Amino acid sequence: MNKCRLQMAIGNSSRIMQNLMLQRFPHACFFLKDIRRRLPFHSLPATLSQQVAELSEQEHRVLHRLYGGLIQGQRACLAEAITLIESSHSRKKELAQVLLQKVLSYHREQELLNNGKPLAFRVGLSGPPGAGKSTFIEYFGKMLTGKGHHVSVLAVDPSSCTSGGSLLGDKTRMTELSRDMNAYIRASPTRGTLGGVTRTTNEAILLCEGGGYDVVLVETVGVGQSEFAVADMVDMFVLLLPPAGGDELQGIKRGIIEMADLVAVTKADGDLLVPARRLQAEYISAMKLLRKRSKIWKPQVLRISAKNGEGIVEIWDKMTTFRDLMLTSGELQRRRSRQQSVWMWTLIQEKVLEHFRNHPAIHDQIPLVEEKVLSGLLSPGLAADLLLKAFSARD
Ligand SMILES: Nc1nc2c(ncn2[C@@H]2O[C@H](COP(=O)(O)OP(=O)(O)OP(=O)(O)O)[C@@H](O)[C@H]2O)c(=O)[nH]1
Repeated sequence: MNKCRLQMAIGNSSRIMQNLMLQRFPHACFFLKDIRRRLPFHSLPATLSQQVAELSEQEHRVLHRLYGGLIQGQRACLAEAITLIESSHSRKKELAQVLLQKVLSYHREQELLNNGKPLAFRVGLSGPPGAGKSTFIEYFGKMLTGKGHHVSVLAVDPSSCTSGGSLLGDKTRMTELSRDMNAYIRASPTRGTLGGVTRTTNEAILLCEGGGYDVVLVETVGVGQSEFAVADMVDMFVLLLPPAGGDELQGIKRGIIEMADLVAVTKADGDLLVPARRLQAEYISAMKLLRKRSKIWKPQVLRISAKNGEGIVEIWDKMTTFRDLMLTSGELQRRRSRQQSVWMWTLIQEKVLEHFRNHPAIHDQIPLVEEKVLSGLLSPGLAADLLLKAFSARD
């Protein structure tokens, strides 16, 4: 394709992107005008090579060392690379994107060598606090490394976004698995918005895969929006439910049960075996009534115990059956492609909103308008219109 045709193609695709954006966010025309003025769409592919060209000698060395170490499976380099993508420093963020792009190219090459099959299986695990997630992951992870797998565990902590506290990170978790040389455990950053955590977790998944981990477990506590975000990052989403029932399960949203490809009732041992069986039966009936997420997979409900090992081999068997079915039907690849698009729109949404909130034309107005909405003096619709008009009329 010659340069002129390539530019036309890029121009067309960027127009499609702009139309899509306008359909999703009608007010986005203000931002698009702004973005167009600053960065013509046809210049997008040039920005990465420009970023590479602008790197200092020392930055080139850092990238080279991290990339080399990462793909050779050095855990220290993986840890440093994840720290880089979590950085809020703007230069480091740019460096992280260059590294990620290199890892993505490496990925594509490896996937081609693997007959187009994904390098790793991404599994999301969610459940209420105390469901037995970390005990299960420790047991399950050890079983997988025993079978020769390389397992990484990324823990997404939703509480860190809202309260600054931590549901997952404070206590020592998975001590044995963290000593296993074929496992890598990492908590998500403890600052920032859910969108930010989504971004870094998605990027950390890619880095783990680049580092040779063929099973990536993404764990989250099912008490916020984070489980929905995690369900949109993984190939398979597993919900862990404790048999105690009652209050613990009150917080479980119907929406998240619909996202589950597999439900595992935990602690199915000793005195808890009977309630575990009861909960399993309840969920088997309940799940028949839910909307199906996949054309070829019927969500299943299992019982597991990380104390006596019941159901742990079976759950892995179910997971691999799911993966193979999804792969041969092409559903897994379609799920991943859709997730890429969701991920991109989540980031755009967050960036556009940040740009809007911080713009000097309206930054000081926001608290005043918000106060009027809270006291009932202004309707939310009118308030939004006023702020958007002030934004569009800037300079
Ligand atoms: N009997 C029994 N107890 C278990 C089992 N798995 C976990 N537990 C117990 O349940 C409690 C909570 O387990 P965790 O693994 O910390 O649960 P979690 O979901 O990771 O909890 P958070 O970290 O608070 O989100 C602990 O006291 C465990 O010992 C199990 O298979 N059987």
